[in-house]
Amino acid sequence: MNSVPILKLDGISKSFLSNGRTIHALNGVTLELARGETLGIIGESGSGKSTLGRVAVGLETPTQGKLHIEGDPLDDLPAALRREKLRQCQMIFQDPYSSLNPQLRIARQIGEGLYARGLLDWRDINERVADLLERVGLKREHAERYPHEFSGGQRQRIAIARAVAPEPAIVVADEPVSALDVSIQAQILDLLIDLKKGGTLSYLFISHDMAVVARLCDRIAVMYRGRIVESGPTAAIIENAQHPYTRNLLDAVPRIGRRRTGRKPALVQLPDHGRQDFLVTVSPGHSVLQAAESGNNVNLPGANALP
Ligand SMILES: Nc1ncnc2c1ncn2[C@@H]1O[C@H](COP(=O)(O)OP(=O)(O)OP(=O)(O)O)[C@@H](O)[C@H]1O
Repeated sequence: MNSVPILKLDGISKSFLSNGRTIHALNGVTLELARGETLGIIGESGSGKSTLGRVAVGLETPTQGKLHIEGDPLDDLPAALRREKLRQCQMIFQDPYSSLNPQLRIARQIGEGLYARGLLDWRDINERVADLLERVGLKREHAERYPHEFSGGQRQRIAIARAVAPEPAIVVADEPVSALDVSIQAQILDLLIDLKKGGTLSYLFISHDMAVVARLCDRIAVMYRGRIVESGPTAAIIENAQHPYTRNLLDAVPRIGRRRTGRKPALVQLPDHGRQDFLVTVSPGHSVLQAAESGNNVNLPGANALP
C-alpha cells in the first residue's frame, strides 16, 4: 500500500472579509487522508467544515498553509499540472437542486467530466454516462432528461455520478444527505459505500450528524471554531472522546453515545452494515463497536422502534 496520503492539508488557514470584519473560518488545520480511507469531518454549523471541503477541492485558496495531493504541494506545481491534480478531487454538495444546471440534459452534465478527462468521442462518452447512471441506481434512458424531471434523491444520485465520472481519487461529500428525506438518506449512504468497494477511492465526508459519520467513516476529525480539536479512528472517538465538544456531539445521539455502554444492551448502526441495527451487550473493557463486530450481537432489522 502506498503510504503517501492522497490528500494532505498542512497548516491551512482561511479568512474571509465580510462587512469590514475578518472571519477566521479555518485556523491552522492539518489533516491527512489515506488512499481508500473515509475521513469524517464533523462539527457544528459555522465550525469551518464546508470551507475545509472547498479548500480540499481547490474552490477556495487558503490564506495560509499548503494543500498536497498525492504528496505534491499544489502551490509549487505549474498551472497545467495543478489543474490535473485538482481533477483528482471532486465534490458532492448538500443541495442536489442547486448543484445541477437546470438547463442541461443529464448526459451533458455527467459527460463533461469525462470530456475533461480526455474522452473525446461523444458516442463513447454517452455509453459511459449510461453505465454510470446504472451504477448509481438510475436508468440508461434517464440520460436525455433534465434535472427537474427527477426527485431530490435521484438528483443526488446524478450529482454522485457526475462526481465519480472522471474517476477521481478523492470525493469530498459536503452534507450529501442532509437535504434529503430520512428514508432516502440511507439509500444514498449505501450508494456511497458501494461505489467505494474494492477500489482506492477516498472520501472526505462532511456532516454535522455523528450517527451518519459513525456509519460511514474509518476515522473522524472533530472541528470546532475553525480548528480540529480531536481526531482518531471512529470506534476510539465514539468510545473514548476526549474533548467536551465531541462528547456533546455524541450525547446528542443516544444510540451510539457512551451512556449506552456497559452491560445494558445498546442499539447501534455499524459502518458497512447498511441500515441494519444491532443489539449488542458490551462487556467491560470492550467498545460497543468491538462487541458488535465480534459477532456477539443480535441483528435486529427494523429495531428502530425499540426504546
Ligand atoms: N465566502 C464567505 N464569505 C464570508 N464568510 C464566509 C464565507 N464562507 C464561509 N464564511 C464564514 O466562515 C465560517 C465557517 O463557515 P463554513 O460554511 O465553512 O462552516 P460549516 O461548518 O460548513 O457550517 P454549516 O454546517 O452551517 O455549513 C462561518 O462563520 C461562515 O459565515
